[in-house]
Amino acid sequence: MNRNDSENVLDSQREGKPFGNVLIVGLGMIGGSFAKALKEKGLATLYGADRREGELALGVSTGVIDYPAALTAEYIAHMDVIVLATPVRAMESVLLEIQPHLKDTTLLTDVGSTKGSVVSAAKKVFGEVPANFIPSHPIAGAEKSGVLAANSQLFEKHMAIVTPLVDSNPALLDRLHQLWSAVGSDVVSMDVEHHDHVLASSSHLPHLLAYTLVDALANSDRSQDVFKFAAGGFRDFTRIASSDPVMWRDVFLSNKEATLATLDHFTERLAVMRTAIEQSDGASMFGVFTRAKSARDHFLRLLEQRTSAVPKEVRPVSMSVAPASSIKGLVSLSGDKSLSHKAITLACLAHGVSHLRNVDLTGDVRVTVQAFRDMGVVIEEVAADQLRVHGVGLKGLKAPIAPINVHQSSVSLHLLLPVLAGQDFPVTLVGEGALLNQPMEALFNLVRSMGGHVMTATADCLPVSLAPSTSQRVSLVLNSGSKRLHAAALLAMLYSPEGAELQACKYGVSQVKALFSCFGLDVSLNGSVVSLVPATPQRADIELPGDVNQTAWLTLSAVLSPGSRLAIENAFVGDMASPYVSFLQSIGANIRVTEQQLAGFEVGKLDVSFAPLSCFELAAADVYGLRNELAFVCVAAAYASGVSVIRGLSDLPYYYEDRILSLVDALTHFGIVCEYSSGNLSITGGVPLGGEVDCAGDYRLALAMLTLGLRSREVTKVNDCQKLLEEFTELGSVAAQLGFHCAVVQ
Ligand SMILES: NC(=O)C1=CN([C@@H]2O[C@H](COP(=O)(O)OP(=O)(O)OC[C@H]3O[C@@H](n4cnc5c(N)ncnc54)[C@H](O)[C@@H]3O)[C@@H](O)[C@H]2O)C=CC1
Ligand SMILES: O=C(O)C(=O)Cc1ccc(O)cc1
Repeated sequence: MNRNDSENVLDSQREGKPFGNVLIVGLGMIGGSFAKALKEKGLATLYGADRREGELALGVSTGVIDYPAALTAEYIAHMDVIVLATPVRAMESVLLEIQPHLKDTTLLTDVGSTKGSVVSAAKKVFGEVPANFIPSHPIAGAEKSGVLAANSQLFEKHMAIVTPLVDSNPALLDRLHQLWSAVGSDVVSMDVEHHDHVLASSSHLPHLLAYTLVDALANSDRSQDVFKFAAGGFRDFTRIASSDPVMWRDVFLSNKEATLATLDHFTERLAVMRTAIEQSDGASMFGVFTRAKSARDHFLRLLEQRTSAVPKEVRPVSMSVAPASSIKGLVSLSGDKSLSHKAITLACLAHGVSHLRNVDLTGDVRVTVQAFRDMGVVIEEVAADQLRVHGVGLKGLKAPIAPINVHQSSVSLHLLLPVLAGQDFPVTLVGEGALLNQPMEALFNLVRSMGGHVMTATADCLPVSLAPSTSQRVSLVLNSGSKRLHAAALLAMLYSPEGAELQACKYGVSQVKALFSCFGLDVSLNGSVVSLVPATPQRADIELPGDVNQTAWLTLSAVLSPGSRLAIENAFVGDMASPYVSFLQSIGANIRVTEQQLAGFEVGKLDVSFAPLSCFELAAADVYGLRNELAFVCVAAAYASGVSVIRGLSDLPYYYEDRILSLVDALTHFGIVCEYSSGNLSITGGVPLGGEVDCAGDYRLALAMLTLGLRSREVTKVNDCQKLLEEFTELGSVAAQLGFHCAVVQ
């Protein structure tokens, strides 16, 4: 074949291939994997060049490339893309060979582990980095080498870093993004210097440590036995010491400054650990190990989110309740969820080690725990419901290594945001699912009132970045709003050095007031004015009272079910809970409260039995105090004799009113006569029919609907109960223990 013939052949090969002719120089593990991925997808005609001819022959016979090639004009001038995939120090000589034949329309890139050295090599060869040479680096690999280790899936769901230069050709840069995306990578852009520093820490240092550890141990007196008895940890830690020595020698010769900087930092930390061992300083070791564990767990979760192929499937769950249950027995409920969040928050900000018992550690509470761990707080789980929290003081949190993810937990967000606004570091909070679309105007305004800088991409929605605030006197008016917003306001007040003032409704703060006093913080209420002397919380030893929602549900269920004899041992009977119990008593419920003190909280034993209920009128002034239990109040009305009226619902924040309107739909569906107009609701008591209803994922609504089915004519099925089971993990066992016919159905 003469020269012209071969050129025509090469030009015709690119037809129908989106990336045309692609040449890989250095057909080893990475180059081979890239070629194989493009070839399998039919995206390019693949050529390979390697100084080892055997690799090229293997490349053709194993179908990794289409044709062997050489670095001559005949090939180079007909390539659309050239990828350098040799060890980094070989790239300069390859560039020298390519340079005379390279067309400026050819995209030239590389996959080297260091970028500064490759850019320097290009400058040396070309005088300046040509616009068509754009370096890149896949963050995917293995301890193997050679074309036989090629794996077409290697780059799937891994990152590829591109490091464009100011003069890089924009069209070719776009092409480079397309190339890496085509082999399954998530492409990110970075400058060369930053790349080399980040990779020095995340990749180069670990390889250095693995090689050095194996070498040191292999040359020790007891090396035979060291390797013989090596456990899984040794294997995990040293896997990468099986990597290619030429490649890694080149990396350390090419990224000297950045690897030395990270090595020095690490050596200092290692010396600190040595001192801790020498001085038997268990606390220091424990601190390092706990922080490292939580940082790694956090990092693995991020990785898992990025690499999980499909979003986790949420299977719809329904629950059913059969009429004619009677509820008998004694229960001690697991700790109140909202108090658990708040107690953990205060314990993290306290001086000293707090012990928290009967903590609810399910669902959203774990989000709050993880966030504090990510900011350096040591939180030990001493039992399934007990924590030992090593408080760091009000301003002692450490900057997290990644944004704090509050997942779908609005409570975690409310508690964390004012605390983070009071720290000296900038931080970003991200969330997931429905939380991303919820405007957080009231909460963000609260942080602004602390002098915090709130930055969001979408008005008052997550994600949010906070810059350190200039603390100022907090002065707030919260005459309505959720419990979580009131708790957030009290936390904000802790960061107000000259004292703070909050105007709030007493029901918003009474439960937190009790908790704050456990940590030595004095919250005083004078009419609607709440004041708090800012101080660092003191360590506390607390047993949390039972969950308020579960208590409300079980209490009403026992009241409505003939034959019931229920005792709830650890019910919270502070100001917050008593309006509900008093209300039920006022309409005829048989509830006896025996008060007691439980490590800082007013708790009580509730003895509840069946009693017929009479209709009632609830004035607008009383509705706010019962806002969290209103769904249960409506169910009580559905079973009471006569017409009950609840006034002033439209004065409540919209989400309370929405919840009640959803319940009204269910009541109507069950044949209960309801009328709603101008914020006033009337409900005529009767016998609900039963049937199928949907709680729209609201777990309080789910509990109210299950209660509604207790004496209905037919079985009641409540759909969309996943959140309920997440929040109330013991629901099934509590129901079974009390003889309740309440179960999960598919
Ligand atoms: N191994 C890994 O996990 C990763 C490696 N990288 C980078 O990818 C590049 C390649 O690494 P691997 O594929 O792992 O190595 P490898 O050893 O499997 O392949 C390198 C190939 O380059 C060839 N070669 C060496 N000098 C040459 C020259 N002057 N001309 C032509 N061919 C030459 C070798 O014969 C060999 O086939 C390196 O720059 C490395 O830093 C990037 C990400 C991950
Ligand atoms: O095998 C492993 O775990 C790696 O770390 C692979 C690796 C090696 C070098 C790189 O530049 C990028 C990735």
